[in-house]
Amino acid sequence: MKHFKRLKDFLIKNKWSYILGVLWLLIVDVLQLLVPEVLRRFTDDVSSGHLTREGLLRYGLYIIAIGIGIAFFRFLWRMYIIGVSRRLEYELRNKLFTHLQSLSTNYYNTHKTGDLMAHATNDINAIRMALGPGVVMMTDAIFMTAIAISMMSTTTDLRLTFFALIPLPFLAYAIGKFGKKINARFKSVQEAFSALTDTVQENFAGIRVIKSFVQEEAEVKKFSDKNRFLFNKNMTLVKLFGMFHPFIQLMASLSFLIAIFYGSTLVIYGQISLGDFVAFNSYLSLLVWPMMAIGWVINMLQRGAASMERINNILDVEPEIVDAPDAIDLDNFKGDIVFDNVTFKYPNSDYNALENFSVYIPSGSSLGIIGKTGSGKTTIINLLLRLYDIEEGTISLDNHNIDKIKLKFLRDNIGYVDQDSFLFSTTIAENIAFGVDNFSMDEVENVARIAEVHENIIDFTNGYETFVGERGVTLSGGQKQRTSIARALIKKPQILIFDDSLSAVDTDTEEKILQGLKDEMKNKTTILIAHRISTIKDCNEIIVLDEGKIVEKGNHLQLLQSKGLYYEFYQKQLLEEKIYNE
Ligand SMILES: Nc1ncnc2c1ncn2[C@@H]1O[C@H](COP(=O)(O)OP(=O)(O)OP(=O)(O)O)[C@@H](O)[C@H]1O
Repeated sequence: MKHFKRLKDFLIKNKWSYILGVLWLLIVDVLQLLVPEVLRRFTDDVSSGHLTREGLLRYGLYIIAIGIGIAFFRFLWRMYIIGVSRRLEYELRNKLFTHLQSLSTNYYNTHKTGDLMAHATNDINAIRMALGPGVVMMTDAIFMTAIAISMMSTTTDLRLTFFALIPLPFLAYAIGKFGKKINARFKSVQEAFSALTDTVQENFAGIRVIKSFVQEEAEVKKFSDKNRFLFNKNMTLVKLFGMFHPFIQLMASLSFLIAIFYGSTLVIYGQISLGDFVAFNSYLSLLVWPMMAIGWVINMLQRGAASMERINNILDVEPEIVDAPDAIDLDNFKGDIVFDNVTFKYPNSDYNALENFSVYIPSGSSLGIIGKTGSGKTTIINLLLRLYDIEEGTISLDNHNIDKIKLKFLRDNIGYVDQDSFLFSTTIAENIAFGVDNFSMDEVENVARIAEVHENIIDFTNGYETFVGERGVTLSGGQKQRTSIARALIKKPQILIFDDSLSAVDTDTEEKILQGLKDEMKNKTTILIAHRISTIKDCNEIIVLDEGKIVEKGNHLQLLQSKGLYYEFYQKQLLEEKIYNE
């Protein structure tokens, strides 16, 4: 139960919902327990010939009144207890999502989306069940059992009660045992389900690759194998339930068998009345449910505790990258960037992605970065954005180490156009304005013009209100890149970073975008990463990376003259252009 400690505040805050809910529930129980008493008197009146027409009416009214009372208070307890458990689910899900948002990039490199989705759905559901229906069942089980047994033994017959109840503890024990098995099988069903979710999700994300490699059949087979695995796991659960229900009925009917045989003997010998006998059986049927509930509730609480433990394990993960206690916002931020002797290895990697990397990018200047794939270009940006922290060397902005600058300030001041140009399933306007709270359509259109995407957007029927992605228009690679450029520009950041962001546009459009950006880049620091010389040739400084190290440095002309790797890239591209134009 220690796992539920985290919910202490919630439980205290909502204690009245629980207390009142349990109170309504107890009222329902008491009303239910009145029914056997009514039956007892009614039967006795019938068997002794005392039942009059008014008596019959009275008993009928009692039953109706009890029924209405039960319905009313049952509604109330559901609203209170089930309501509070739904609130818990809501708050816990929000808490989990907020926490997951705060975790560092590296967490997502090592955890599967399918698993996280399973936590957000199945585990939270199990916790809700434990603290909603679980509480109801527990209260019911304890209260109903105590009252029903004491009523049976005091108002009817102690020995009859004793004998009739013999099978019930076995029933509770067996349900507990079954429950453990059910839990274990349920867990493997959930694991199989989360593996299936993962496959489906990846499959849809990569549908174009699958189609272009004609892998539909292979994917269907993979899916069908995982689906069969899930089916088999579900069938083991079905089998267990199949045995479970008849077993419970058998055990419960044993109690009735004893009650009928022994009870009727007592009636025949006049030790109890017929009414007592009817009331006794009615109490007994009220008892079967709490006995079952005891077994279930133990399982439900165990399952809830296991889920709570898993959620706690996530909530206990400290975000790796947080503000230092003395972190500050910078005044009059200019955007001077210095990398000083930075060596960096990704977690779980065994080679350096950057080695002794030093560069100075003065405010207002531009740096071009070129290098083979995997040479460490994006890594430089990951470190500047503090998506990963470094252990060797320093990175500073305006002479302040970035780990002493508030993360929000740091990232707010960097306009980053990522390599994938990821867009959300919302309108183009909202995608462009993603990083700003207040914006006007004029601003949106202005940055879209600079990014050379405005003309494309207004050609869509719904213009800037066009939905992108799953629910709308699929943008071309180049349109996506330009939309993400606009998204970075609207923030008006002091530092602009384009990570291979012009690769999907033709050289003419690239030229236009770079021309348009010139004004934007004035007084700002710009980093342009590219595979194409044309993108970076006008940069104030260009560095050539190879295996995490700077191998050449200079401006376009200097680099051509030194006839190194940069010159090689240049020659290759000239050749490619020649072949393309022929
Ligand atoms: N999250 C990660 N964990 C481990 N290794 C990584 C991770 N990200 C990148 N790497 C490795 O670090 C090296 C540098 O990667 P980086 O993404 O910086 O290259 P790049 O020059 O930007 O390549 P490209 O031009 O293909 O985008 C590569 O060898 C890559 O495999």
